[in-house]
Amino acid sequence: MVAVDFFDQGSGEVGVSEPLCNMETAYLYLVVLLSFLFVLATHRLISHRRHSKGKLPPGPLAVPVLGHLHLLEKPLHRSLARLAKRYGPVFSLRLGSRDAVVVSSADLARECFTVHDLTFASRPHLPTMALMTYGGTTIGNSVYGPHWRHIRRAAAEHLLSARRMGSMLPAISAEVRTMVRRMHRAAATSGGARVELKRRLLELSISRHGQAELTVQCSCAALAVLLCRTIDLAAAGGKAAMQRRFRFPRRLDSDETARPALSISALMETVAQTKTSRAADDADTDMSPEAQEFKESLDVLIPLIGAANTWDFVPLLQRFDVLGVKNKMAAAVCTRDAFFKRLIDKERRRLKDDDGGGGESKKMSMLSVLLSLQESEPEKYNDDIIMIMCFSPSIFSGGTETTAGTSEWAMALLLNHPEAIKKAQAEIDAFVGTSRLLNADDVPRLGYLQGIVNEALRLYPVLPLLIPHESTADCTVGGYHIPSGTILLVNTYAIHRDPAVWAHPAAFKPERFLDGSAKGLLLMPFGMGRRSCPGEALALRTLGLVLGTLIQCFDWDTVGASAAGVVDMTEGVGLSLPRAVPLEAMCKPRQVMLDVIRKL
Ligand code: HEM
Repeated sequence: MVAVDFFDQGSGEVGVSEPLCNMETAYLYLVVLLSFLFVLATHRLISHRRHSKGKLPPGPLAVPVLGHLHLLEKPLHRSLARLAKRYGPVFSLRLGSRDAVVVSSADLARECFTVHDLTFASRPHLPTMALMTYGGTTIGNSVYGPHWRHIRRAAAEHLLSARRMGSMLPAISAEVRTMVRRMHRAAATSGGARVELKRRLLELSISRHGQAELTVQCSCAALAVLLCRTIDLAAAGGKAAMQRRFRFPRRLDSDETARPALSISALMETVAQTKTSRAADDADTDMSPEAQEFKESLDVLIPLIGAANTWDFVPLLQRFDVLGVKNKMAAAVCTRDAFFKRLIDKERRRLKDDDGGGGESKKMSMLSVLLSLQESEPEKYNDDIIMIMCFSPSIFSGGTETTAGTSEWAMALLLNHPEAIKKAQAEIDAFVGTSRLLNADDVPRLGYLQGIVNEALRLYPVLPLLIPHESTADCTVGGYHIPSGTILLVNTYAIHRDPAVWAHPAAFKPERFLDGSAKGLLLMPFGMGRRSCPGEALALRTLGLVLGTLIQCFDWDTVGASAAGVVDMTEGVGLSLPRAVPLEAMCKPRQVMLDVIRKL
């Protein structure tokens, strides 16, 4: 028998006889090796079984547990485009425990959203999303079925209809005028103002659509981490990125006083009219108690998001709540929902008190539209549905981040192409003149301006991978078998820059949409098929109005390090295609527009 002195009493150090130590180490290695081979063999066997149903799209070799998560890099759409070059326009990935397929060609995207539109009409169920989005019941996250059809139809009819859009446009124009007025005021003292475009635009779009950053956080956070490459990235980098991404903008132009709560305050007005009186110009400066409470709930929720959704792809982690994030998130969601419920009750009381007298204000509030529907169809529009629709994380996500993001990219492109600004100004001067401000009805007549918008959406589609779809039946794409339950990612970024389809794909050429060279080519920044963006018409009108007004009223120039005339176009991290560095620019009111601007 070998004597093993595990604890040397004299020295107090652990001691193990050498031959045994070597044997144990060898044994340990053997066990690890055998376990690894066993997992690999099982994994292969499962893959092979799937193969037997049909030929799966090609893809890289997966490792157990992580699948291909370790291969994905930031920004994800670029990383997937690189993989597409290697494995083709349709390839498979294993994202932790989930199978995914990535489509990167116009033809195959068309095939997915025409022939197989119904098959891919669902969304993957992700635990984090479920927690944040009322069990995954909001429009953008809901699985395909009667519930999604109901809320999508209701939103299209009552919140995003042409009639409703008509009543939103004056409000949007008013916000644009306010923005121009402030920028002019800032520029007046020094002959030009340095502005951070995204902050301006985000304020604008949030106040316009009356929805919160909450929208963006939930949809995109889960997606981002869904596709984040490692657990580490999600827990640390992902979290930091999320915090950067979804924090309300606090950086201020030098000329302004702090208004961090401006957008929330304005959103509250659109959703529920929480302020009893608005003094026209200064209405944004003071927050209602409701807006304040909402802001506080966001402040708690936002930092938790990035850390939480690693569970989505590694089910083992769902069993543990190592840092207590899940519990904290559940508590924050509870607080948020209790607040929403109180808000609905308050609005209901306000409407009752207002009955007969406040017709106009009734029409303005989104909550009131839904509460009046509840009166006629209480079953269809119960409080839960109202909450889902009004505060849906996705219904107006486009309305905030996407519209502001697209405008920011468009302005960056324009700053790098001053000749395009001149052309657009000439077009606006010719069609609109210099005696009034451009309005939403002018936009359809301004071809070059629309070319700018389209080109910005082509080069920088703010949801470059759309929102993930999921197949609900087996189907065949590009000749490959796609099993039911597969996540579908469509890389619009790669599709819009495919050199086999687009001439000079990386070049900014608004003219291509005027000279017919883009005719028939697939441009799908809003997706395609039944899950495509219901806010497309509103977004296009808004983008035209916002960019058109900025171009009409101001001359633009680059600032600081980019004064040589080149704006850095590096993409940041996040699934809604942020810029790496927020765009700053110098604006100077155009002489020919001064009279109009002064009267705003
Ligand atoms: C530049 C602006 C916008 C862009 C680029 C954009 C893009 C998109 C994209 C790519 C999708 C996913 C489509 C898919 O998965 O196939 C989407 C979904 C959605 N968008 Fe937008 N969007 C914008 C503005 C808006 C606006 C203004 C609204 C509402 C006011 C809106 C509301 C929605 C909703 C509710 C969904 C989910 C649809 C569903 O799952 O049924 N979006 N958007």
